Amino acid sequence: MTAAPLLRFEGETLSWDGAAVLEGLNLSLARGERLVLLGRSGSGKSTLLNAIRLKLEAARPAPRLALVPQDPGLVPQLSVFHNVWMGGLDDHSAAYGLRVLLHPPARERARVAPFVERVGLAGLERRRVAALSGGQRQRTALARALMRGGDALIADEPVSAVDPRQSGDLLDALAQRFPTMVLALHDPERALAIGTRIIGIRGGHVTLDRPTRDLTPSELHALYAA
Ligand SMILES: Nc1ncnc2c1ncn2[C@@H]1O[C@H](COP(=O)(O)OP(=O)(O)OP(=O)(O)O)[C@@H](O)[C@H]1O
Repeated sequence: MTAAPLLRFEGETLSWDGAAVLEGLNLSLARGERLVLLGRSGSGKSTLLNAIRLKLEAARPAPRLALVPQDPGLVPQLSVFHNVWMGGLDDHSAAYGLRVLLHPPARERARVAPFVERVGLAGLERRRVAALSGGQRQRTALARALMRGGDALIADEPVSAVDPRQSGDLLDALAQRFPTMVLALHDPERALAIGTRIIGIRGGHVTLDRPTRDLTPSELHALYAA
């Protein structure tokens, strides 16, 4: 018997303000899949990620989710340590959160350290996010997701601001931490390396839904053809 999917869309239309972005959507997600969404800018990847997040949040029991939105929503006035620690904020009382904000105990610094190190930001824990480069900010958001952990990760272009050498390593770190992932990416080669299945979006429809093992880069590049 195969396990029930984590979510399923059956002939649904996703819209903003009454305007359809994706029509006739049929899609399911199983535990253990690494789904990568590909498509041109504006094709609807973020819209689909958002709909997937809403379905997972509505599931009972709801899986524990970690999110890396396109705009990562870091707190610029706070340190890398604090932003990463906040990945687990809802595991603690508000009083404890306030204590960590004011005087981080050594044990909390020690909990955060491996994740900061994994994304290559060791030594920058005390720096304010406002004083980081774009790529360093993105890596802070990834460390926050790694700190949170959970059943599934939803990430919107999570490595768009880091160099190609780092991006493969960071995606590997995410894959090691999260059993199930849904990622929007811009790079077909990266998608083939990290995904178990590719969803291609074009012209308001899912035009490709296949396991990565029988896909070639040129089939994926066709999603971007004018
Ligand atoms: N909050 C919103 N309100 C209204 N329309 C939206 C909103 N977000 C996205 N859209 C529209 O939905 C369509 C798909 O946008 P979406 O952000 O999902 O694309 P995308 O594939 O993620 O693009 P990109 O690669 O540039 O991030 C676009 O036409 C966009 O203008």
